[in-house]
Amino acid sequence: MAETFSFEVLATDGKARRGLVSMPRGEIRTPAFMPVGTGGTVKAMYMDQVRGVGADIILGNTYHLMLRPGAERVARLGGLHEFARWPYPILTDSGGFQVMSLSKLRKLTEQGVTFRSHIDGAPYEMSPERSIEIQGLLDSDIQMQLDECTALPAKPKEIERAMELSLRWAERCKAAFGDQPGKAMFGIVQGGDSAALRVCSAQALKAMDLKGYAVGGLAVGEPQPVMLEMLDITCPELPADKPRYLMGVGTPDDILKSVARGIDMFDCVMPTRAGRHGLAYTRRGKVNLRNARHADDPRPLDEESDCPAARDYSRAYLHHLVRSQEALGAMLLTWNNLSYYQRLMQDIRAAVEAQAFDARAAEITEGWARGDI
Ligand SMILES: O=c1nc[nH]c2cc3[nH]c(NCCN4CCCCC4)nc3cc12
Repeated sequence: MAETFSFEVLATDGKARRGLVSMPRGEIRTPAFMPVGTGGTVKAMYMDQVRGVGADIILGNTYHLMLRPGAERVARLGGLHEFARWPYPILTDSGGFQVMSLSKLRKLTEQGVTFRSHIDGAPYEMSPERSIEIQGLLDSDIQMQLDECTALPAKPKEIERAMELSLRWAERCKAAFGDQPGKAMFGIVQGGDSAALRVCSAQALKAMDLKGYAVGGLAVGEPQPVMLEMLDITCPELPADKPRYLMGVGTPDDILKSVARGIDMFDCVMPTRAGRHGLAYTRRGKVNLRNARHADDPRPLDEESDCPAARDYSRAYLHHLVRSQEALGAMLLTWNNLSYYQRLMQDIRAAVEAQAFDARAAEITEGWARGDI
């Protein structure tokens, strides 16, 4: 394995890139999808299964882990990889987004954010320096800067204020992170739905010469065309030789369209959350196993899949488990969904290598529309 963090673009097809991130804990094949492991667990999955479906990296959340079980406790127990038995790379979000979406009584100042835990109401404060300290205590491999994500729609002045604050916080996070060759700290581009502010944010972060760049402030309720337009504007401003990570995205369709615009890394709760709600992603579209029409259907979700959850269980059985709220229902559908997402990423990587991305993306999209699945 690599001693230091590095990224290499192996092939391109238009703006789509096939790359490889190399780190001491392992390699990340890009475009990559990161299963979300919020509290140090990818819900309803064993970590062996997460690895088995092809994930190279998972995401953890600073906000959740600092509240419970506590960053210092995780450090005393050997760090998040040891704690959760996931020896491969982990990326941690910095907490700001979760503070603003989950916590109570939060207050944001130049210094950082103060808030009360959504679990027990205990008071906390998180500065850029403390967020990096917590991510270090977790022994996170890729650490995100603390930022302010503006909810859309928002006034241009408000978007500008948050974008400029996030740039100042990026500088402070870079200083706090220091020089850790085997790890990386990524900046986060903000700027809402303003082209000018997005360019300003991306150019300022590029000048900081960071190891990777996330596009934040999206997937916050804006229509897909707005998100894609912001990618058209932002990606060309980012260094071509550094990874680009679109935070919180997305559906399979979002991922195809974002890879086409130059994005390398993704994370989303969709496949895991949908699995717990009885929804299966398949090559032929989504299947809601709660629906009574599956009650007598002996077919598996996908007889051609190499995932046992997709290949070996009837829809009738999955429907029964979901309707009975059996734990195995969430387990099998989460397994199926993560397997589908990783298979999609492998498909995408191969298509870019073969210079056939657009054609393959069209075939995948047609598969979803094939109807009665
Ligand atoms: O600007 C961001 N900075 C730090 N972390 C973020 C995380 C994000 N997650 C999302 N969107 C999540 C959308 N997701 C879709 C499935 C249902 C739950 C919400 N946008 C984000 C922006 C940011």
